[in-house]
Amino acid sequence: LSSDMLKSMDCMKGLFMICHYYPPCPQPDLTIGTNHHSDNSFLTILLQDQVGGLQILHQDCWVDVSPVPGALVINIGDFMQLITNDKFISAEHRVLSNRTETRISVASFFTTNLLPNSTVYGPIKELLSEENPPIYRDFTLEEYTKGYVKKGLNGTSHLSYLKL
Ligand SMILES: O=C(O)CCC(=O)C(=O)O
Ligand SMILES: [Fe+2]
Repeated sequence: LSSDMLKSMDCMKGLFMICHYYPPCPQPDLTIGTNHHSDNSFLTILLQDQVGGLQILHQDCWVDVSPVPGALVINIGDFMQLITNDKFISAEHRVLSNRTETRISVASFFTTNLLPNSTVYGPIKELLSEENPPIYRDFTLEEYTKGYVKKGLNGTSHLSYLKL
């Protein structure tokens, strides 16, 4: 691929941030901080405080992403998975509630044009071959964004709707 391929596709053109405030919960086992999901961004950069609670799904097990002072967490998002035809897989994650401590995190989502429009995306053609046929069909940004919002954070991937 040419070195400016992702830039020319506007993959990092849009940025939005979500600041999370998780109050303590006396019965953390009865609830969840953020439900199981993968981000619909291209790439997410996450700053978390020292409380912990972020977990990533690895080989069907939830694994703690323990806070490292000064470190940022980089998550691959669904959009990267789609355009690379599963060469890079988006990270499934969730956040547990904490019994006694307040947790704060800041997630920066790098994405395409923020306004859902009619631009068509799909697996990058140069990555496809007979051995590596497309897994996903082409889609518009509007379709992509609407599909994600409609599904909600319920642990299922909206990528399955775009599978061929
Ligand atoms: O609070 C966190 O550490 C993660 C939040 C998150 O997954 C998200 O905003 O997509
Ligand atoms: Fe997330």
